[in-house]
Amino acid sequence: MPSPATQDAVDTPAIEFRGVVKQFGDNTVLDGLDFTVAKGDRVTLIGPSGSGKTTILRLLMTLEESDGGLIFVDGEPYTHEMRGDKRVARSEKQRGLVRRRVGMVFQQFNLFPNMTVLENIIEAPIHVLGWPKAKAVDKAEHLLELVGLSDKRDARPTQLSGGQQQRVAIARACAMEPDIMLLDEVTSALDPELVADVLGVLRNIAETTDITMLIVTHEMQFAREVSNRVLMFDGGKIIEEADPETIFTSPENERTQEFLRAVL
Ligand SMILES: Nc1ncnc2c1ncn2[C@@H]1O[C@H](COP(=O)(O)OP(=O)(O)OP(=O)(O)O)[C@@H](O)[C@H]1O
Repeated sequence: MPSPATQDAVDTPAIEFRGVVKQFGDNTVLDGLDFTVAKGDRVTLIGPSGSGKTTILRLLMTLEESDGGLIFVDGEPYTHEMRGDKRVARSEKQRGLVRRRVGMVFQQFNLFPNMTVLENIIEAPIHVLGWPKAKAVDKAEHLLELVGLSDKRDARPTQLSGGQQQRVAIARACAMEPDIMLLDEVTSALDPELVADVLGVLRNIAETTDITMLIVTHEMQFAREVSNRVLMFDGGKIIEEADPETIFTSPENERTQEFLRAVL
């Protein structure tokens, strides 16, 4: 039996949105959004274009600032906290400590073009986490093996295919040993024949680590293969959630049915 303290740690969600509001001018994209992602879950957000999926990931990377509500990571308030009944912004230092636990992989890889593959991976562990170079290189070599690119460690990103670059970007995100990995349309810029390799790497990470994944994708195959829970998002709200099998074979909500008819 876990002790009560351990049980608490297990039960604390990796991510919690509590009444989160996000507006762009007059456009209220999230209007009091509540949802949680349990530790170790691999959750895919699906839904129509413009429904606010990417905005959720950008809030979690502090690339956008919320206008209301609270976001928690591992139970800790992230960008804002309540002091009495006042919602106040947390300091850059406090945010930075939480952000460190969150890694992100983007559609456009975003590798440093003037660095080798290895240098791309060791940069943040050395400069952000303060690791000695030897430790960062060890970790990077292990990760390159995991993503099947050990022979490319001294190559430049421009010498790699899109799929290989994306696998380097995944290794780079993993090098920071994040608790949470955010994946935003990571296969969208890839030729179809390269998608399978990237999916394979992510499935492998999902199966062999307890990293929490929050995935935004238009590829339903991705949702099926990598995630264990799917949230259908529409108009800034979650309108249905289920395991992939259930949501893809027997969705209940009419909007989900309509959306899936259009994309499957
Ligand atoms: N920086 C911004 N400035 C103004 N409006 C924005 C900005 N970013 C997003 N929006 C708007 O917020 C809404 C939600 O966008 P978001 O990218 O989160 O949707 P999405 O569900 O990820 O869409 P897609 O599936 O097309 O990527 C859209 O109406 C979009 O136009």
